[in-house]
Amino acid sequence: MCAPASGAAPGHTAQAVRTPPPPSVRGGALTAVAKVSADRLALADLVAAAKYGTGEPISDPARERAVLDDVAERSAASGVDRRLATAVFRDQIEASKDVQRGLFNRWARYPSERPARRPELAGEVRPRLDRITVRLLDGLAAAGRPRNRPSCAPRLMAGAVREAGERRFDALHARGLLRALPSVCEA
Ligand SMILES: C=C(O[C@@H]1C=C(C(=O)O)C=C[C@H]1O)C(=O)O
Repeated sequence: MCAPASGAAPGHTAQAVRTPPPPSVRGGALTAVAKVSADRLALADLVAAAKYGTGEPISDPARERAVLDDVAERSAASGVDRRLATAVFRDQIEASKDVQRGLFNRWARYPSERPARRPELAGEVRPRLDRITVRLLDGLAAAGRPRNRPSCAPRLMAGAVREAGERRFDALHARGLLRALPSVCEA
């Protein structure tokens, strides 16, 4: 016998009431932050492919400075505290470099896994990273209240783990995603 859940509208079965919301809504603002961060991290593969075998270093302090300056400048318009925005993007950058290093090591060891194509860093990949900057700042602004709750870290981590699973991230990228997020939650 399938009784209606208490509080459900008459005629609605418990099953209908429990229908999960679509993935875009599920998990709320913190999961949305994890998703945008995963989008950014996935681009580390293209960055690494652009650099591998060219002698271009993984770490580019001038570019990092430009990214962080851009973030600081845009943070006010997005309604995000400048220090928070900068800290979150520092973590994004470190996570990207961790993944790039992991891929370089992998490609050195397993030549068959090397990328078939070398994308253009300045003209192709960095503009995509720049577009994600705006999305991540908007995501942080939307997560203003949940970021301050004690439940922030577990919810964010749960969202990140779910996201990594849905994208079939390997261990390198899953670790990278967790590395990208610690500054999101207020202590
Ligand atoms: C992504 C790159 O590699 C590194 C990571 C950066 C980032 O995540 O924004 C910026 C500069 C590099 O230190 C890049 O060179 O564009």
